[in-house]
Amino acid sequence: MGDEDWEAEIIKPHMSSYVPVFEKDRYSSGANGDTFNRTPASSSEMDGGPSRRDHFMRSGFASGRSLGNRDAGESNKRENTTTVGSFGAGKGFGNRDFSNKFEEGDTSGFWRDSKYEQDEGTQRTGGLFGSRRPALSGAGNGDTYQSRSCSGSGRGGYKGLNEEVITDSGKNTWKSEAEGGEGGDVQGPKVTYIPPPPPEDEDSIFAHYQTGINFDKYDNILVEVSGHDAPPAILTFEEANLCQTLNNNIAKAGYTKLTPVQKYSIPIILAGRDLMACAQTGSGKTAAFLLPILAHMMRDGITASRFKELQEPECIIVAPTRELINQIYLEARKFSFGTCVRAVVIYGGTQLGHSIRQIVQGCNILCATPGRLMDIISKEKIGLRQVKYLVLDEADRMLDMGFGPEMKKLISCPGMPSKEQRQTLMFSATFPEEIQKLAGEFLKSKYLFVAVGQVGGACRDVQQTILQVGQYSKREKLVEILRNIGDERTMVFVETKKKADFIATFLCQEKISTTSIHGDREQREREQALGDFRCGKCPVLVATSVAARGLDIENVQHVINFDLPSAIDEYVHRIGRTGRCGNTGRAVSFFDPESDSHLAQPLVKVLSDAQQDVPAWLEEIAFSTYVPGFSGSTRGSVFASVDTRKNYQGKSTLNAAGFSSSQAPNPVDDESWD
Ligand SMILES: Nc1ncnc2c1ncn2[C@@H]1O[C@H](COP(=O)(O)OP(=O)(O)OP(=O)(O)O)[C@@H](O)[C@H]1O
Repeated sequence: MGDEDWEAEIIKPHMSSYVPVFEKDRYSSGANGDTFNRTPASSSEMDGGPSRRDHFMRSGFASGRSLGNRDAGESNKRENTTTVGSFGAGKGFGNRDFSNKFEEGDTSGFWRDSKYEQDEGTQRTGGLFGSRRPALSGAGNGDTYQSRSCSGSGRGGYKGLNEEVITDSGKNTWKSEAEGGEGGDVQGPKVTYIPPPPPEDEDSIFAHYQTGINFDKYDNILVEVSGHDAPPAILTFEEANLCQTLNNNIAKAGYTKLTPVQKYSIPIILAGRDLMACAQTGSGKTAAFLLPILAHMMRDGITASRFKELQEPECIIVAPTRELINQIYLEARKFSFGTCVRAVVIYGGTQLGHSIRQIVQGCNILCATPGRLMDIISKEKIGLRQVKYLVLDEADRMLDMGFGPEMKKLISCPGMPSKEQRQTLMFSATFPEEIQKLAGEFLKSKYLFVAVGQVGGACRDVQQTILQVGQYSKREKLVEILRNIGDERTMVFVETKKKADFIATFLCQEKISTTSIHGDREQREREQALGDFRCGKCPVLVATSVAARGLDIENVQHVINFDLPSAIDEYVHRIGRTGRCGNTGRAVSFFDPESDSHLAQPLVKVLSDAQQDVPAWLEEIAFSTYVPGFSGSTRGSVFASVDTRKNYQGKSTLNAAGFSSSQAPNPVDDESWD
């Protein structure tokens, strides 16, 4: 379906015009039509003979990432202004009966709990049709949902494959205007949005959700530390010897036990070492860098003072999206509560003057998106001379071709201490090899590398299901699944901004209370959408990859990949929005063989590494697209063999409880994919 088709549907929804009648076989995950079945072992596996998958693994099959750019054509088109107005009540897609769609072959129990099996009469209400609560109301005022063109400012802020940044000249650009149209060279309407200040009361500051039943299982994950003279891991918060205020804040945050990435990273950072750390989604990487930085700042004292014209922060943290950097800021504010350290957040899509006012009130930890950071630096509102800590969260994203140039500019800005004089810390759940190589420019040569579990691997607490669904059957399948899910919070990922609008509108018509987030929505709308999703007002959030990384939202029980991303690492991040901090979650992905075959190999790898069942049909597609020596990547392998440096010493593999596990298999030893 081309753009035009989507647009036609947006303007005049009429499902029957192109969505075929429900055909069970189209969704079939295997030859036997087991739509939701976890795939049984192949006969050769059951015989004890070599399985096809084993063969793939041994022969280097399924290594690396996708070819990417499959949507480049679409994403490079300038989108026309398209307004999704309100649809008249009753113009939905009719009262379809979905009640029997999950019955056959569904032995997995997936989506089948009795609580899912409600009829339409008891569906959640919402949407645009006489709902009890407004859906897709960006301003929270009951406005109907509107999609806007990407011209003008205040939008953008993410530079993913599908999140193109369009300037007024119609050309894509990676410059800072992506953060809100405030870069030097692009004119646009002045951005006036001032985000509401976060609540100041202690209860809100320390609000947190519970760790899940699998939190203690983190201890079994193998950890590999590479590089010279790594300090030993700590096993408890007490061993970190943090000051009393920090310990109090840690307790108030509900942290009683360190996660593996914290056990290893905290002593490394406290020892003043540069670090590249890779650990699964939702396993506490944010605190792993914030706590030791704060400990040092408390120990060494801080220099920035209120209302100085030029603020000189000791720490700069950058992250790829506005919502993520805001979240990191809130964590920094939480852990620095009651100290003299002041954290500030600045990001695009908000009034520049507001950012400046925040900074001049005192700034020790500056949390920023790259575009806004470079704007503020160019306006000489902050000085870099005092920077002792530079943190790149989602570091692989920060160094790739989208943000890499800006990061390079940042480290060569006048006043920025050289890498020898600052401490540089990089964190992510994925670290492709070629990105690791780029990171060398930012890190001291003796940096340490911490790999918790499989580098680039998916969180094992997420139950992954891949369904074969053709393009034209996806919407019907989505509705079917969402109706079975009920009110549980669900993120639905799609590939383009336009499709996010379209699907969100469609779901509203289906009376499923939905909101959406993507780079063309104004910042105010993005924050409202996230707020509505967080509080459960809209239990479904349709998102592009702008929401794939880092977002830590309580109770997200499901992720649905309506469209698979073009790269496997993005898949890992997306499904990591659920199953966080020891909680369990579910991810279901629609695999369209027409467009997703290039992902079959890396998907098989991700699924089997996370001990998930691999559908036989997916193995078959992977097998049929298998090219010997093919890395499946335009950027190299996703699954880096841990540390790409070959000359380090002192590599040690330990389990997360801190004990040597030389007898245990190295988590990446089976990494002979290419
Ligand atoms: N030691 C701990 N004890 C209890 N909860 C923790 C601990 N460490 C982190 N958390 C909580 O776990 C959740 C996930 O942490 P965080 O967002 O830092 O994960 P992450 O590894 O950065 O994930 P992602 O890769 O998706 O960015 C947060 O709600 C955080 O407060």
